[in-house]
Formats: sequence, structure tokens, C-alpha cells
Amino acid sequence: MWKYVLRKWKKYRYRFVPWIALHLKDRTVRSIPKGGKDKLVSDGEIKRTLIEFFTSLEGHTAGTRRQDVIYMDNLQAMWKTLGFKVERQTSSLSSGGTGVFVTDGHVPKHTVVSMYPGAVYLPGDPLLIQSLGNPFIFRCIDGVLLDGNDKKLSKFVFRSCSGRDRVGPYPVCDNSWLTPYPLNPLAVGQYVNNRSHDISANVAYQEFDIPEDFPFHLRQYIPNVFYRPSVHDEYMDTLGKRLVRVVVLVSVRPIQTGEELFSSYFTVIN
Ligand SMILES: C[S@@+](CC[C@H](N)C(=O)[O-])C[C@H]1O[C@@H](n2cnc3c(N)ncnc32)[C@H](O)[C@@H]1O
Repeated sequence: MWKYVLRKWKKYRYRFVPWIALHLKDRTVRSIPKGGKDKLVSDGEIKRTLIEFFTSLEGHTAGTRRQDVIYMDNLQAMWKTLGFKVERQTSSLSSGGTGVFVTDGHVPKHTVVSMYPGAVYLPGDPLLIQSLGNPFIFRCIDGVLLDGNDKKLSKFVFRSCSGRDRVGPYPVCDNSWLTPYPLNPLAVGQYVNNRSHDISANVAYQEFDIPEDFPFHLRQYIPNVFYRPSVHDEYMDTLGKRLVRVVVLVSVRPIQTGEELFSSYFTVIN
């Protein structure tokens, strides 16, 4: 029985874990050809965008200003740097809960429009308890999992991992995505809803490993942290010199003000 489950899991290719597959009726599949890397934009372009945007946020955290005020400033910085704002709002789908919308500006095709926050679990890390009934477990192409749930045990786990990995006074990731006012307003990608038969996807997920030369002072805006402590040696052996896995959402077509973002939860690599 256990071997059967493991064999099935190894073959499992959807972006979200089986729990969500059981709960969504519309499972329109996005198919990627064998050998395809599912990369819409280059790693260099993602790195450039993140550095440019994070740099524009610097200085907004100083002092004792309220988090909601900082959030508004950072949304404004998003508009100035990237040319658009994305925010959480009630979904346009009945029973869609919260979704993510472009609330100002215009998103050109092949632009980083959001980030999927959460703790990063490598194959073999214990995620079972956090994953029960959790619709926010995201699966990367290589089997790495992200838990983007901002409540309950998942929230507690992220907070403790982010505290553990501090280097002196410098945070190496951001945990404000667990609140309604993320310091990095891109970090709302876990709320993007699945496309339906009538509405096609306007964004797609893309993995990006933060390289070692990423500016240290900007890591405070990265909404991801490894679950496992001291993972780096092992991780670097397999993937080269990388600090942490992030997942960005990239527009697959131009998106205008007022449009809700929709992805394909059922992306499958053939
Ligand atoms: C990753 S969460 C997305 C955020 C979610 N809308 C919320 O408010 O928490 C996935 C959950 O969103 C809902 N959802 C996503 N796409 C949907 C769709 N096309 N129709 C209805 N519900 C959807 C389902 O409840 C699913 O379990």
C-alpha cells in the first residue's frame, strides 16, 4: 500500500497537492512538453526585477511607522517601479474566496507580477501534519514544496524558521506576508485562484533559485525560507550555489487594471 502511494506520488505532476485536486471540479490541464523547462522569462530577468523592486522598498521600514502605512508606501513603490499594483480582494468567482487583482496600471506580457510566499520543504522533509486540509501547498517541478498558508501551524513554522535563520540583526527573509500588510506587496501569489473553463489563465508559476550573489541587504524582502536548518550544503550540491527557492508568477499575456489573476493549478509536465 505504502509503496503504491509513493509510486503514485513520484508520478504526480500537478502544481497543487492532491487535496486541492479533489476539491476543485474544473481541472483544466495546462500541458508542458517533455523536456520543457516551463520558463517564460530568463532567470537573469527575474533577478533584475526583484533587485530593482526590492531596492525601491528600502528605507520605507525605518522608524516606528505603522505596518499599514508602510504597505501603502510600498504599493506606491510597486506602481512607480513596475508600473502596476497587485492586491488581494474578494474573488470575482462565486465561492472563490479571496483572489488577487491588478488594482492599478498595466502588466505587460512576461512580467513578474507576484511571488508565492511560504516555507520551502525539500523532498523528505516532514510536511504531513501541516499539509492536512491545507489548500496552499504548492509543488515545484522538481518536487520541492512550498507551504503558503498564513494561518495555524504553517504560520508558526514559518515564523520559527525565519527567526532561526537571522544573521545578526539582519533578517534573511520576510515574514510580514503572514499579515494583511506584506512589506513586499508582490508576496500575495498564494491567493491567486485557479482558471476555469470560461476564464483562461493570465499568469503561470516559475521557479527561481536566489543566487549567492543576490544583495544581502535585500534578502529581507524574500518571502521564503527553508524548513530544514543548515540545508545549504546539500542543496548547493544538487542545484549549484543557491540561497533559497522562490516561485514567481509571470504574466502570460498583458493584464489590465481591474482584472483578477488566474493560474493553472493543474499544470502537468509530460
Ligand atoms: C491556494 S488557495 C487560493 C486562495 C483562496 N481563494 C482563499 O481565499 O483562500 C486555493 C483555494 O481557492 C479556492 N479556489 C481556487 N480556484 C478556484 C476556482 N476556480 N473556483 C472556486 N474556488 C477556487 C478553492 O477553495 C481552493 O481550495
